[in-house]
Amino acid sequence: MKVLDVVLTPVAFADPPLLNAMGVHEPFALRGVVQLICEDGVVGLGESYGDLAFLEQVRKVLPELKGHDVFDLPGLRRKVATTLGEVVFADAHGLTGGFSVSKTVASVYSLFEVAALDAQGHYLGRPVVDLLGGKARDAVDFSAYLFYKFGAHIGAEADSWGEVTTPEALVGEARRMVDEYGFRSIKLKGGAFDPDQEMAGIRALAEAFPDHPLRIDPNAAWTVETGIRVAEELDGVLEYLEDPTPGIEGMARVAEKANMPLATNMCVVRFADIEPAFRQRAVGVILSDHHYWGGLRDTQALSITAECFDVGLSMHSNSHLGISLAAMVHVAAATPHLTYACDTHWPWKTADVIAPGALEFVDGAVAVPDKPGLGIELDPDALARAHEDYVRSGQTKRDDVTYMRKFVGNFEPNTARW
Ligand SMILES: O=C([O-])[C@@H](O)[C@@H](O)[C@H](O)[C@@H](O)C(=O)[O-]
Ligand SMILES: [Mg+2]
Repeated sequence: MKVLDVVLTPVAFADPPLLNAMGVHEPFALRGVVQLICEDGVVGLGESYGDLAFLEQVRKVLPELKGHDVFDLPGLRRKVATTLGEVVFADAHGLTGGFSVSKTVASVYSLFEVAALDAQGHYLGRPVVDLLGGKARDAVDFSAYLFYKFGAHIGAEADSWGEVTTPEALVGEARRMVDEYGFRSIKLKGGAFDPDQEMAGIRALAEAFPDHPLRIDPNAAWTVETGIRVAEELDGVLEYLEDPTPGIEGMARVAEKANMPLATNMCVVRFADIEPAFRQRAVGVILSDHHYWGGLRDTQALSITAECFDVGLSMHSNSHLGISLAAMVHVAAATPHLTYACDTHWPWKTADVIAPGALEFVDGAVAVPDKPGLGIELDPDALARAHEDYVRSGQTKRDDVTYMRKFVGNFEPNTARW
């Protein structure tokens, strides 16, 4: 089944002022939506980053795809690699680790791979999960993804979540998310405040939600010594400790003293990182992310590799829409070793580009759609509105640092600050 045309639409959707080690989320999160228009009226959908520098790489590949058979995935990857050459895409926040040629190819390929798998599924009348080997589970568990946050964007009214900087407010945020979605585990995005303040937040969550496994992720905002101290003080409280400190060597030093597993989506972000990280026993859990690990099938390859070394698998999330959630659900369902509840930013957004109803949270889990392909439908009006928002936003990249400086003039990113 040949590709006749490819449509790439940059979109934006409202995002609250969520805090992290790099600063604060801007009023809009950006994404790129791709439609592979194929023979027989089949359309395959993909979604990934919306930063202009990423979209420029994606655009280079578009003309190469016309006439490509959507069942030829190795050929698709070759086309992406050949077209991009030695280009390295680097985002402005670095929250998903370092940049490389291989990660750039993997990221651009992933966008098209998901769309091709969606198209394959439509053609065959089978859900993507079946193309990935079939369901290892019927529904995929997600965790409540808590953030400290400001009450309002600059010049805007307070959002419905309000300001969250204290343990009490954090518990309130968690309560709302757990009540609305039924999440059965909780992750706190840290790295925004002093670690003692964030540990107080975790302790308050542990008291309020004694049956929910807890994780904290400061995105490498701590030194090795602080990582070790937090691991000791939160021993018995955390399910895993995510990216306490930068780099494989630093993580290995924390891991040596920590009783809980260390998890990462920053120091192991491509296959070449696996050997040094595993050799140094730096991580016990990898957060997969098909957007930069080379798509859904490479996520499964990552899973098997991790399983061989007794390393667990979880899933990372940035701000995303329904096409990405569908892809995450299909691949997680088809990956037996992915046993940790996945991350998702889903509760933080209020709009989407897909028709509602296909992806529902019940008890914190999303049932795998059983319709063909990803099992979702693009809403053309919603896509047009999201594109208008993209144009209106004036944003061309995610830049949490610069936006934070509008709140705190002399702000510097918190990498290994504490
Ligand atoms: O959206 C955020 O602020 C997160 O910090 C995100 O960018 C990270 O990549 C991610 O959630 C993580 O787990 O590191
Ligand atoms: Mg993380």
